Amino acid sequence: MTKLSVNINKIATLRNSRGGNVPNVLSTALACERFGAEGITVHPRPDERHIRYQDVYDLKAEISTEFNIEGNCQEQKFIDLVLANKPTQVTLVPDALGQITSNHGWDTIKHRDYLKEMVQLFQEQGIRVSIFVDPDEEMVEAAAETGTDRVELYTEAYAAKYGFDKEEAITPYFKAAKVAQQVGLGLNAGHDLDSNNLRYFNEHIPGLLEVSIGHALIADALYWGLEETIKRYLAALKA
Ligand SMILES: CC(=O)[C@@H](O)[C@H](O)COP(=O)(O)O
Ligand SMILES: NCC(=O)COP(=O)(O)O
Repeated sequence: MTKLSVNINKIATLRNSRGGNVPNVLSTALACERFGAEGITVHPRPDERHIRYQDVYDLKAEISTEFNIEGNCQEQKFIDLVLANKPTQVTLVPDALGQITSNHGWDTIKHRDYLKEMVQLFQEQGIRVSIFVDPDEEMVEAAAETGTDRVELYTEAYAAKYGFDKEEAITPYFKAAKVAQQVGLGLNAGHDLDSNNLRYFNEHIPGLLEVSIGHALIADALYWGLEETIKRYLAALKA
């Protein structure tokens, strides 16, 4: 069964736009859990434009589902934050400074030795590690050599193509998922998944363990409310 981890970055974006504490990031995370979310994801960035480092400590103290912290381990501040909070999972994402959002996965061939070191550092503290990768069979295969527990497939390309040709859109993801199974890696996915494209993705990707969804889910909640939105996303995953 695929788990739904709700990414609450966008709640923090809205809060930060006024400088106060509305909407409250922690209360929203707890509401997501009450409404059935099986995990909470945050992706703190060095400029703290949405999730702030303090949010991570506040969330860690209160949430009871799987906590997933995503970010760039090339930033020492990120490493320190993750080690101090010991989330269920850290997802390593190769973001450039000032990037609007994540736009590519790790090159696990070029950076294999570095990633191996990072994976070991987090695993030694009991933190599950996932590496963000493009849906590329070679990248998935090389990820296994780092010792990572999982990979997260970057689904932007799938989401962009889904409306035109869903079979073509899913093909590289299906192939990457098969390789993950062959090399014994757990499989996550995320980025631009939404209420239209999620069910098809889940039905066609073998071994999918977790999706992390933020932007579209929070936008849908404006119309449907958070409880109903989470219910619909869960239904797409459990069907
Ligand atoms: C790794 C990934 O795909 C997500 O974490 C996404 O990048 C969300 O980050 P932003 O909310 O900063 O766009
Ligand atoms: N790992 C992907 C994620 O956390 C959320 O991405 P998005 O749904 O905000 O595009």
